[in-house]
Amino acid sequence: MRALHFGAGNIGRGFIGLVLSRAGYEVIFSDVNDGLVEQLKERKAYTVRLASELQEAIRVENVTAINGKNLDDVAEAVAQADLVTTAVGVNILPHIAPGIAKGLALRMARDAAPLHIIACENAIGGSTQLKAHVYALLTEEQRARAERFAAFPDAAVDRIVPIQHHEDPLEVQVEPFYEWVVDESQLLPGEGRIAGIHYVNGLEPYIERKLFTVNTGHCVAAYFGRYYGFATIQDAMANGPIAALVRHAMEETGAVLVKRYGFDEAEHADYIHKILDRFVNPYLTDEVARVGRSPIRKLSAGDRLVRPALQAHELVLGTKHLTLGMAAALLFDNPDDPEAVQIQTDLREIGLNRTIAKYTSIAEEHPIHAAVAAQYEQLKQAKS
Ligand SMILES: NC(=O)c1ccc[n+]([C@@H]2O[C@H](COP(=O)([O-])OP(=O)(O)OC[C@H]3O[C@@H](n4cnc5c(N)ncnc54)[C@H](O)[C@@H]3O)[C@@H](O)[C@H]2O)c1
Ligand SMILES: O=P(O)(O)OC[C@@H](O)[C@@H](O)[C@H](O)[C@H](O)CO
Repeated sequence: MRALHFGAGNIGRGFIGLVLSRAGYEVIFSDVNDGLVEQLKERKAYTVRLASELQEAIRVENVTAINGKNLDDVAEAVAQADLVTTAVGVNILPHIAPGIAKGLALRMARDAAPLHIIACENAIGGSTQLKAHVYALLTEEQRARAERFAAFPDAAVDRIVPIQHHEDPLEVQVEPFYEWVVDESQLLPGEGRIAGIHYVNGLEPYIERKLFTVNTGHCVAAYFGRYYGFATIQDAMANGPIAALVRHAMEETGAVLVKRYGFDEAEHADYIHKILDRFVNPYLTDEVARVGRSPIRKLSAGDRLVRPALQAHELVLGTKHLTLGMAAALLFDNPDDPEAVQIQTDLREIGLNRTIAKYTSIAEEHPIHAAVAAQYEQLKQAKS
């Protein structure tokens, strides 16, 4: 069995590649990083190390790579794969769509077996988004046929994998915890199950629970960590006031999740506690620059701050710490992050109110907009 995985980065090697290899797949990574591709092709194996007391090393074998810049190679790999997965970043999905579209066209011409394509990105409906990018490149006739040839089940993936700094460029350190959930209602009839994946009927509660707890709390830690001058999540979380802000933000999203999905309150509180423990894992060093990366994406309407805040507002629940998270995101002035630079430019050129509206899609008249603006001014003033 052969799996083609787009993105040989942290989550690609540290999670998806590992799970698929253990499930018996030969894993072919497609990446645009030439050095990474060459190393994987040459060595055909790498090490995953668990960030825990024992630092257990897991050898991942039977892997190789292709260069994602070569469209024909990517299309042929799609045509020959038994499974396709991605972990490239949701904004990169449009860039891998041409290879997948061309590969699907080849499969259909060859009357090959049906294919499942699973996007493992931090986004609601990641595979559905990828499907739209791919279908936009197919003819009407191909689209109609593709419905029987390919399925794009949505997924939620959870494992903290920081930016790596090892002598061996393929080694990847990961936290021990992992969860990969796939919507089985979107599988084609007769599709088998993969060991290591948890299948559920309807993904929305799972992806929202993950994104609006792990990732909401994480980005609040990153944005306030940066604001108070900490370089890592571990150092930021050791600061009592930041840890409290993070916990309160997760409690705000928790109240929404409990109300919307009927989760058990005590079980959800336990879920939050476990995540807070994961953030302070002393064996990991996770940079706030990584966790806060792409603030435009993180401030967008469907993402980890705005969506739960608007839902909380509608349900007349608390939003103070979510709006504080948005205000701190606007202050995330990392010169190495193009999205952070763009926000700072807009703040100077179009002003605070229009910048908030532009990135959050929240109208200037909305109370959430006013709260973010007021908290931004307070945070900015407190810093000067
Ligand atoms: N790191 C984590 O803790 C974590 C956990 C869960 C989910 N995720 C999600 O997984 C995705 C990847 O995150 P990451 O941390 O592994 O990032 P990463 O930057 O380590 O890896 C992304 C990889 O994609 C490659 N890439 C970029 N453009 C490509 C293209 N056109 N074709 C093929 N490969 C391409 C990059 O070269 C890189 O190797 C993101 O959506 C992220 O939100 C990350
Ligand atoms: O990958 P992002 O940029 O969406 O979010 C940064 C982190 O919060 C994220 O990568 C987490 O480490 C991960 O989602 C844990 O499962």
